[in-house]
Amino acid sequence: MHLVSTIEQLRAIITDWRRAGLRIGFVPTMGNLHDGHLELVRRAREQADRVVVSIFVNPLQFDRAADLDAYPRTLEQDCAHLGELAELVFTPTPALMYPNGQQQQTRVSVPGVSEVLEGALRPGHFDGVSTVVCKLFNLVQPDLACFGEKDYQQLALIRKMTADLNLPVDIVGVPTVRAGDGLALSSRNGYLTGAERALAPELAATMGWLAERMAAGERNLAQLVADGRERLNNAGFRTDGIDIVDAGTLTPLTGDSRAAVILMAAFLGKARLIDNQVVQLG
Ligand SMILES: Nc1ncnc2c1ncn2[C@@H]1O[C@H](COP(=O)(O)OP(=O)(O)OP(=O)(O)O)[C@@H](O)[C@H]1O
Ligand SMILES: CC(C)(CO)[C@@H](O)C(=O)[O-]
Ligand code: BAL
Repeated sequence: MHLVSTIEQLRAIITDWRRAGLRIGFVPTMGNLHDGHLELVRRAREQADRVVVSIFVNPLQFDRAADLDAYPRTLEQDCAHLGELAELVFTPTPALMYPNGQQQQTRVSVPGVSEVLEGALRPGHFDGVSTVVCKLFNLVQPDLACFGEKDYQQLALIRKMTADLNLPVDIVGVPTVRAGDGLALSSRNGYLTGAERALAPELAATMGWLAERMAAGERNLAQLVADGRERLNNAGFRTDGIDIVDAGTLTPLTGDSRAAVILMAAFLGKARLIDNQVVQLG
């Protein structure tokens, strides 16, 4: 496995692979890899000859400085986890990605999807994501790139950016990988104390309860959201957002909506957990 931290080295290897006609799969991450990330890498492996994983804790997408400082950085362990699953791991520094500083960086901003829901709760977050992913696509020049459905709005953002900018990259969405008790795997789960970890599956359970009620015909969304908040807050969470919107457009449900997505975000201790579930509307 190549462990690469300069643009020159990366370009040299990518150029060789492209000349040889190899298909390149790409998995962008912020590191602290778990089985969810490995599932994305396996999916890329199935569809590509060479797999590149980037590990970069992108300062441009953090809306809270404390969150950026605390974010786990575990490169050695990450490389051990990846083993032979990836041919190249790219680990740029902020100075390499933003040589003129963050303020001077040209941004990619995706209208609409970046501003609503999670985007409204985390100002600037999605502009930071689209900017770094666009730069990484230009550096890695992948044929396909895998993203987790756990970050539902992020996946929608990347799909729109790729389409709007005519980027020649197939975007592959990968279903959320969960622990046995239902908790979606996430690097931020590492912030949970033992007691909080025991409580954490309640997020997915509450979401499942709302989804069942919708599947049974309940359409009073304000009531569903209020009930979800009450259940989570009573369990010891601090609910940040529960939204039920059109699964395709992420805008309010209409008579034409064929599927809804329930988007959940809640603090548990120091961790901000997110999850989502799609519900087909009969
Ligand atoms: N449980 C999961 N199942 C499937 N994909 C996942 C899962 N967790 C993360 N991913 C995907 O891995 C990619 C990298 O995500 P990231 O490095 O932010 O991991 P994370 O565990 O989601 O961390 P965080 O706690 O910061 O949200 C993203 O495309 C994300 O959607
Ligand atoms: C896609 C991503 C790697 C961009 O920094 C990040 O938002 C993430 O880990 O989901
Ligand atoms: N997994 C999404 C990246 C973030 O929360 O910053």
